[in-house]
Amino acid sequence: MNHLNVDVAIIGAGSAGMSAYRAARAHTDRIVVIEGGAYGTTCARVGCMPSKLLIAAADAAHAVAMAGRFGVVTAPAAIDGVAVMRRVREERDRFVGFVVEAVEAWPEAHRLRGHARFVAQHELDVGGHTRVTAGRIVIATGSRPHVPAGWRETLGDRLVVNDDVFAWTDLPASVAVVGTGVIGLELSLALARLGVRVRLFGRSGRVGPLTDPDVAAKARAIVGAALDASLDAHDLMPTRHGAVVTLRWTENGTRHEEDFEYVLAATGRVPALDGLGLEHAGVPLDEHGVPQAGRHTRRVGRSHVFIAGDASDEAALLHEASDEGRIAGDNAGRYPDTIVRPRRTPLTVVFSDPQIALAGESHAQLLARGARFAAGSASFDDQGRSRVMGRNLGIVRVYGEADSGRFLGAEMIGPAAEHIGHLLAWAVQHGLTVQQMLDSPFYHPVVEEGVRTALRELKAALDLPAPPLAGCLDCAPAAAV
Ligand SMILES: Cc1cc2nc3c(=O)[nH]c(=O)nc-3n(C[C@H](O)[C@H](O)[C@H](O)COP(=O)(O)OP(=O)(O)OC[C@H]3O[C@@H](n4cnc5c(N)ncnc54)[C@H](O)[C@@H]3O)c2cc1C
Ligand SMILES: NC(=O)c1ccc[n+]([C@@H]2O[C@H](COP(=O)([O-])OP(=O)(O)OC[C@H]3O[C@@H](n4cnc5c(N)ncnc54)[C@H](O)[C@@H]3O)[C@@H](O)[C@H]2O)c1
Repeated sequence: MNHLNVDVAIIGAGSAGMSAYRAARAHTDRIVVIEGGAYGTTCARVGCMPSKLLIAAADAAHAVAMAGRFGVVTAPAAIDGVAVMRRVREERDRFVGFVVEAVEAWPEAHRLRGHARFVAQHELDVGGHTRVTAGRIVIATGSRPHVPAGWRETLGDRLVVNDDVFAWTDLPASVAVVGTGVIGLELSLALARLGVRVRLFGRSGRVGPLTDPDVAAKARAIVGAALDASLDAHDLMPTRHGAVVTLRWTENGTRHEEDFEYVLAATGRVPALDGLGLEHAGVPLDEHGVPQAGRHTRRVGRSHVFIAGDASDEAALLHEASDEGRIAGDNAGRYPDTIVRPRRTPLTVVFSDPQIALAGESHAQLLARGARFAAGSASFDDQGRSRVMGRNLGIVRVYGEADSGRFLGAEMIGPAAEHIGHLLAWAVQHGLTVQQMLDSPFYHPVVEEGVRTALRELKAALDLPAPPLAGCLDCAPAAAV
């Protein structure tokens, strides 16, 4: 058994762990990052990047399918599944290669391979071969897919999760995608556009992270029109006979049945804390067994343990994992004089088509905290530039604070949502009022003009005293143009 004594041990060399390492290293050279799996991060290997590569292929197929509406005559797109998956894997491997290179450039003494588990408050067993004694410990172990009980046993290799999809060497003929969260939406729409027979199953009628009833209703209609979807399926029961998986479910009081080649479980992700021996870490755990950290310090209680990224059961997003890693690593390095760091305004983007974006506070969050707010909305179905591009589908709803007119947040499904989401999140973070946003530049013709329509409706709904004309531009009576 080897023994190692360090100031900071980081468990997990994913996005959060890598950023924790860089921050902690500014304080100490007595540091180790422990990785039990492959280097390369979930984001690059089986998450953000390969999913966007698959979506890019689907977008190309869709552009061909839609070309006719512009008078551009093409033959029907022929999808070469082997070539599609080859590009996904090759480009993915390139991204992974850069990450692995970055980790392998760290001093060898800072890298340890093996599964880590707490054996005492300051002591970790790593793979049964090394004992690490650490002054501070950062947990950055990520998340793993949650699969409904019994499905693995029933379905065997016909049950797949996101990791498996990106290892495919060809596209399958048919897939049942279960779960209408972010992964379910992105992958089901992409696979359907690539010619795979897909049915998307949900159980609550919810679509992605949307909470605004108007936006969610529009999203349900869009998804329902884009592919076979059973968004309110009950008693979903998969069984396997040879190579065929049969799904049976109840919808609108009727029992249905359909055969597929695979079932893709996109039924959520849970913090990867199993087997970590947290009972020995001496830290408080919540009812799900997850250590609760201060959002702005990443420190668990008053302990020497910090947690960052998907492991912490907060927003499971890449930029949040990196930020949390930076805060956790810095505070582990400067411990016990930890500092409070700012966080960014929430922003979520779903790379469906049309895309979904949530910026600032969601509709549900505003209701939950009893905020006094008004809403404005605009449809993209007839919006000028969206129609020009043949992408006129969607809705945006924007929220502003009563009395102050401060912009609070937005939810949307529609064209260019990844960009509009950023614009709106930045407006929230910088504390802009709805009037200040309306007085900002809007080019013509752009999709953002749809957002302006929603902001004008919001301004009217807020019904604030009219600002003096000398102080604002987008003001009545001439603002309608
Ligand atoms: C299909 C998919 C698509 C996604 N798309 C996006 C997107 O478009 N945009 C976005 O912002 N986010 C996206 N995400 C989410 C994003 O990938 C994650 O939020 C992010 O990768 C989390 O990083 P992490 O460092 O917390 O975890 P990881 O990168 O998973 O790192 C955790 C590491 O810890 C290691 N580990 C675990 N337990 C132990 C142990 N006991 N001992 C030693 N090592 C251990 C693991 O092997 C792993 O390497 C997507 C996720 C998925 C699954
Ligand atoms: N674009 C992005 O940023 C992006 C993309 C993919 C993943 N992610 C991250 O990864 C996380 C995990 O994604 P996800 O889609 O797996 O989780 P999710 O929590 O977003 O969605 C899971 C869905 O599965 C449903 N579900 C669970 N069990 C079910 C069952 N037995 N039958 C039917 N439905 C069931 C849930 O009701 C939920 O709607 C996301 O929350 C997100 O933070 C982000």
